[in-house]
This record gives sequence, structure tokens and C-alpha cells, in this order.
Amino acid sequence: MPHQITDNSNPSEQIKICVLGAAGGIGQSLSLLLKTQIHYLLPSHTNKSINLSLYDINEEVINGVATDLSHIDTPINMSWYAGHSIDRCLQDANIVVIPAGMPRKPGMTRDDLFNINAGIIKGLTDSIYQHCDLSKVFVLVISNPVNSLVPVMHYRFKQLLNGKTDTGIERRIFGITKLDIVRASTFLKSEYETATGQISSNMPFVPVIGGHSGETILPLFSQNNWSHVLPNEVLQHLIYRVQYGGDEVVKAKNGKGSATLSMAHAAFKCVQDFVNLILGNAHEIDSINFATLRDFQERPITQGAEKLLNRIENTAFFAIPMSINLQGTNSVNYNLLNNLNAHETNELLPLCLTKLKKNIESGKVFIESSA
Ligand SMILES: NC(=O)c1ccc[n+]([C@@H]2O[C@H](COP(=O)([O-])OP(=O)(O)OC[C@H]3O[C@@H](n4cnc5c(N)ncnc54)[C@H](O)[C@@H]3O)[C@@H](O)[C@H]2O)c1
Ligand SMILES: O=C(O)C[C@H](O)C(=O)O
Repeated sequence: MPHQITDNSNPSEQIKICVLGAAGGIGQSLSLLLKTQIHYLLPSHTNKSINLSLYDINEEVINGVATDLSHIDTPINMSWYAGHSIDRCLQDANIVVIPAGMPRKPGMTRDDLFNINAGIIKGLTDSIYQHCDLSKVFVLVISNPVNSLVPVMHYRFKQLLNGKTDTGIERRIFGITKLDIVRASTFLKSEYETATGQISSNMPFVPVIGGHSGETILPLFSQNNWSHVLPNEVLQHLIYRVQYGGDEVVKAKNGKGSATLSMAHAAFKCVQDFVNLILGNAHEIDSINFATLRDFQERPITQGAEKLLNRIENTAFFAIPMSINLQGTNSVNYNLLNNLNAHETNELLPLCLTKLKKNIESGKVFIESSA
């Protein structure tokens, strides 16, 4: 190792996507999607190319997986690395996606993964700090517990940067919570079709805000008309299913890990957005990600939601619709807070915020006490 295949392109015309933990369940499936699909975003006449750069600590598996992927006939350049070669993997990266870390087994919570995965994320943050251009790279964290590991990365960067804020990296670190949105959409469609007897070829969009664990996951079914035909007990069941969808998969896999295929699909959707942004296909993308809200938000909000907004901002990290440009989060769209129903406002949100704050604090304390 390391390996590089057919890469004759000029680095300035190249978009480099790194997957750290590429030999794992999510890493392999995501890398397959990227190798087979991501070039469709390239305009037909372009001098730009996409380079997929894979890394894992498991040298044997990454070597096999990447060699296999490298035979696929798409115009995606590939390179792969293991062990100490992470520097070459990360050099010139535009997007770093991180599914590195332990998955759950039945009986475990995501918080039970904290000790081992926080150490992994701290180490990878140090590598990104050393080898990436912090004024351009986007970092997308998949590893669990997302609610604590995004703060681990955020506060580790703060520590390493020692007061310097000129790179703006804090605006370009995101936790991927897209799987909750994917699940909310899938489960709502199924309940809607059962309730109405109507089959639809469309998928309903349900914003899911908050965090990515149990009651910190806040699906806003009130925001989609399809849910309005459902009886209250079905809605309550839907909320529970989205909040504990991860457990459903962990139980079904019976000790062989957690969601990998649906997660790879969700991560691929996110990466597509960022590639579109970097290619200039979009000047700004709107998406829901788990990120810090402090320090940079605009406040296009009506009076009614002001109290809610303060509670969310005090939590410091939260998944909510945001507009992102090449510099990172540009503005946070708080408008949907004006339309929450009473149950979402008075019961679900307070529970979410209480638990989320604790998870965020764990990440912060981990970095402060391991300086
Ligand atoms: N955000 C979400 O919605 C979501 C969904 C599903 C799973 N996850 C999480 O994603 C993580 C990965 O899940 P998985 O099923 O792919 O696990 P996995 O065990 O199959 O793969 C993890 C990979 O990470 C690698 N790895 C470990 N330490 C590393 C390091 N320091 N650098 C590089 N690679 C390293 C391992 O060698 C392995 O190949 C878990 O923490 C899981 O809980 C998150
Ligand atoms: O549940 C898990 O541990 C994995 C992931 O967070 C999920 O929601 O499927």
C-alpha cells in the first residue's frame, strides 16, 4: 500500500472524496455507490474529475475491497491507503466522510460506543488538521454517537486551532442524520397507503430535527399533509419507529452490527449535495444536518418561535434545515419552528433538548479532559 489507479488529472480540476473507515459495512456500500454513481453529477463537457480516496486501519480488507471496486468501469479515479498513509489519503480532500468506528450490538445504546469511537474521532480530527486544507474541506461524520462525536471533533479543532477562527472549519463539520429522514419518509408512505388504500409513486418528505439517538430524534410529521389522515395512535407509533428505527435493524442483525445499506444510501444522498456545491451545479445547498448553530446564524424568524429558538441555540449543536455554501453553513432556517404542533413543542422538543445537551457535554468534556 498505498495504491493509486489511472489518476492523470490536474489536482486543481479534481474533486477528492475521502472515506475513512471504507473497509466497514457502511464504508464498503458507500464506496460502491460513489464509484458507480457520483460521476453522473459531472457536466457532460467538463475538465473536472472525481477522485475517490479510501482509508481504513484494516489493511487486508481495504486492499481487497478497493482492488475489487477499482475494476468498475466508471470515470472515477481511485486510490486507497491503510495504517500510517492517512496523510496521502487526506491530501487535497474536498469532502471527508467518516464511518470509522464500532457499531452497536443488541442491548447496547449508541452512548455505549462513546469511549472507543470518541478516541477514533479525536485521532482522525488530528489527521484532518495536519493534512487537509481547513479553509475548504467539508467533514461529514457518520460514526456514533453522532450527538457526542460531532462536538468531539468541533472542540478538538478548537483546541488545535488555539483561538484561530480564520479557516471557518467549524462551519463545515456536519453529523449525518439523513437516515432518520429516509426512515420517516419510508414509514409514513407505508402507513398512509395502509390507511387510505391509495398507492403513490411519490415519497413524502418529513423534516427530522434535533439529534440522532432515541428521543433526541424529533420527526416533524405535522409538516407533511400525508400524516394528517392518520389517527393519533398511528402517528405516535410512527414517531417511535423513527426514533428507534436503528434498534429495529440492530435486533434483526442479531449481533452482526447495525444499519449499513440504508445508511450508505442516506450518506450518498448527503455527499451528492456537497459534490453539487463544489462542482458549482448549485451555489448553495439546503439540507438538514447536525451542526453547531452558535456564532453565525441569521435570524429570519417570527416572534412566536423566538423562545424555541433560544432553547435550541443554547444547546449549541442541533440538526435543522440550513443553507450551506462553499464557506460552510451560511444561514439556519428556523421557519418551521413557527409551525410545530403542541405535542412537538411541549413534549417532544423539551425531551430532545434535555438529552441532547447531555450528549454534547460528554463530547466537550472528553476533549477538555484529554488535552
Ligand atoms: N449516523 C448514522 O445514522 C449511522 C447509521 C448507521 C451506523 N452508524 C455508525 O457508523 C459506524 C460504522 O458502522 P459500520 O457498520 O460500518 O461498522 P464496521 O465495523 O462494519 O466498520 C467500521 C470500520 O471502521 C474501521 N476503523 C476503525 N477505526 C478506524 C480508524 N481509526 N481509522 C479508519 N478506520 C477505522 C474498521 O476497521 C472498520 O472497517 C458505527 O459507529 C455505527 O454506529 C451511524
Ligand atoms: O442504530 C444504530 O446504532 C445505527 C444507526 O445510528 C441507525 O440509526 O441505524
